[in-house]
Amino acid sequence: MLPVLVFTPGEPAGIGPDLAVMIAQRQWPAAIVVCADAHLLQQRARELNVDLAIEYYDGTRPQQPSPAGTLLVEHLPVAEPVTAGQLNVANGHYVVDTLARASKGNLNGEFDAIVTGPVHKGIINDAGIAFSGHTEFFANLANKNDVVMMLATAGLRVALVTTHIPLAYVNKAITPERLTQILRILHHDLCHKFGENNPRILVCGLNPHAGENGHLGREEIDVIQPVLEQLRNEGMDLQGPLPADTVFQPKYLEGAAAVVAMYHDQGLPVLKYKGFGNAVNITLGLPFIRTSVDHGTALDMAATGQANPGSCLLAINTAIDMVRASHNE
Ligand SMILES: NC(=O)c1ccc[n+]([C@@H]2O[C@H](COP(=O)([O-])OP(=O)(O)OC[C@H]3O[C@@H](n4cnc5c(N)ncnc54)[C@H](O)[C@@H]3O)[C@@H](O)[C@H]2O)c1
Ligand SMILES: N[C@H](C(=O)O)[C@H](O)COP(=O)(O)O
Repeated sequence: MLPVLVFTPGEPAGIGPDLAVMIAQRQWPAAIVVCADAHLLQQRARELNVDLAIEYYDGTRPQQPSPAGTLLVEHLPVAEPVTAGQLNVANGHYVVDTLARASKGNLNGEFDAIVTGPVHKGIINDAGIAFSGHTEFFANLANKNDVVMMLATAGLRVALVTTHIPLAYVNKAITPERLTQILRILHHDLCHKFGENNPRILVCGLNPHAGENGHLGREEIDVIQPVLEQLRNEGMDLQGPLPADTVFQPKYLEGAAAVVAMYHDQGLPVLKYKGFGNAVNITLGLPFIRTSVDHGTALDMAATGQANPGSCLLAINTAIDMVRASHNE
């Protein structure tokens, strides 16, 4: 089968449109529909001095891989003209519209997976739309309370218990129910989507030194340990709660399928230090396949020709692999 992916370039003033232009330079073993403003993409191609042909997407026809140099585009218009590097609140709704269109096409089976470029969370909120990230946005559209944000690079996967919330709310958000769900989804998908057999999962504590037996915080004793014990009894290979400052050593990571961090900046700095530009963000627990770049809008890089497409290419290749795996190819 030919995977049909939808790619959302995200923030129009950032490097997302550059990434779309770069995607078009290759021949892919998939049809890739770019959900964006076609004129913006042509404008960005001109700014990058790259030839780009646009073909308009027609969902009623069978899809084919586009030849190199051509982008298949589901055209959604920006509200106002785009200047690379300059955020414009008037285009906040456009970004969310592209995500909603792509998500709808995944939920109804039109597309096999969604690959997202970077959005600017701040400007979307400035436009009056409450938005904390793609992960939460897609979870909401799919009516899922708990999904898992997992970033992966060669030799390391990091999954998060909490995602885009203020640090002040993190401890309250780490409930037994949430932690149990995150670990169940992660364990299931490591087995069924990533080919791991009885995966070992390393679970960080929340507090310094995993709470130092309750002297530096009680979440490890009150929440994390009981959940791990219960899930171990169900057969999961879980280690922890482990001090987050020392768990990222080869001797612990060797043989481990993933590390679970309690919050965003406990785990992602390590992952991005190891693999920025060569990492992929995968949402687990959605009713469709979703991968994404590991970086943000990089406004300073837009239309300069300096944006590194590595993570975007990995996100597309990962989505293609996941689609094929889901069809047992
Ligand atoms: N996938 C996403 O949608 C996503 C991911 C992370 C951050 N963001 C958002 O992006 C916005 C900007 O965030 P930030 O400044 O913290 O992070 P950023 O990733 O946009 O930029 C951090 C630094 O890395 C550089 N950089 C990033 N991607 C690059 C690439 N592909 N090639 C070369 N250099 C690159 C930038 O130039 C900058 O110096 C924020 O609104 C943030 O929420 C979105
Ligand atoms: N937390 C992600 C990162 O640091 O790369 C990023 O903000 C994107 O998250 P979403 O895929 O939920 O937008």
